[in-house]
Amino acid sequence: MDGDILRVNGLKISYAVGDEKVRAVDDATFSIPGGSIVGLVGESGCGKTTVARGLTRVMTKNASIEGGEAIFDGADLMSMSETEMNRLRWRDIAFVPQSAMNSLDPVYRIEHQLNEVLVQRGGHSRKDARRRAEELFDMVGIEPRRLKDYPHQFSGGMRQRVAIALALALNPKLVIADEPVTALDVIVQRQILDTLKDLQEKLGISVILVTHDISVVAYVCDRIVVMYAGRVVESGDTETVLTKPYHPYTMGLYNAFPDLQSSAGVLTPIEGHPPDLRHPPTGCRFAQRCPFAQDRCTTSGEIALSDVGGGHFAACLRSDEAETLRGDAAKSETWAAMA
Ligand SMILES: Nc1ncnc2c1ncn2[C@@H]1O[C@H](COP(=O)(O)OP(=O)(O)OP(=O)(O)O)[C@@H](O)[C@H]1O
Repeated sequence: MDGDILRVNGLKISYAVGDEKVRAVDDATFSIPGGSIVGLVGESGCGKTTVARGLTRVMTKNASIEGGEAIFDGADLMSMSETEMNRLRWRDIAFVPQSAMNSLDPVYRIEHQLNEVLVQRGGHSRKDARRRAEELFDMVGIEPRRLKDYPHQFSGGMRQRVAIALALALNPKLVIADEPVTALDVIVQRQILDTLKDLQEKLGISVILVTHDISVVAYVCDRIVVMYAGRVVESGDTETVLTKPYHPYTMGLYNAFPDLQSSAGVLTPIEGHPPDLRHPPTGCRFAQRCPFAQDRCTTSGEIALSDVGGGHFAACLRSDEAETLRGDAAKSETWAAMA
């Protein structure tokens, strides 16, 4: 689509474990429109962090990119040299790793940690760095005088704000934030998400927000990319996908999380566990846990994403029956029968 800042096509990333391979990301395809906030969501272990780290190429030694491309601003991040990639990090693409708020160095004042990015990475003079650090603190809602504080003097929510300030330091076009609000209570979660959304709009940047919590996506994201067992199973405009999901996994995931804005209704878990990614099943990987699975779901080979209308994609053979399936998916007995 025109106006996309990032297009990921058929991305495959695996980890070598002994003489086996964990196929953590297998043929992931999605795009990030410029100036939008996109939620990458799915249960623990479905490959979200692997995608996030793969896109910034900050990966563990046993990880390898086995295929696909990620076109950012016209260039493929997956085939770029390390030098080119290094030039892009922080300046064009900033990554906020999982539990970034706990990884601030306890022995240095926050100011020092911001300076490191601004001076060493961004080439700012000390004086400019000081001014920029104050500006960044102001942007994320922390009083600039607190630049002199140490990480332990900040609450979890404040440390997360510092992590966002760090990510924004060099004016990136894309910020990838891995579970930025996970360890925080719901009120603080909302405040951080409001700040993130506000900054994203004000600065006109794009954000990929990685989360296991679909209510976080519902609260703040323009678009949603749902992953299951290493594959993207559904993507599209958040409101459309959440009100009219086409993939039973999305239907189930939505039932399983409380709303961030209202008190919880009845929550229905998806029974069972995702498959072992060393030996993923053929066909639809969700079939084992899907109340609507048919024989063809496991015998028809990999199920590709297809356009169900208006930039909404789903990988389900029963897409044409989605309305009926949605009705059944809303009943908790449908899922309880899978227990
Ligand atoms: N360094 C590694 N070596 C081997 N396997 C790994 C490694 N890192 C992740 N995995 C495996 O890859 C798969 C995807 O993991 P990943 O962390 O990307 O998922 P996730 O959706 O981000 O989950 P979480 O939210 O728990 O981090 C899982 O099966 C996980 O066990």
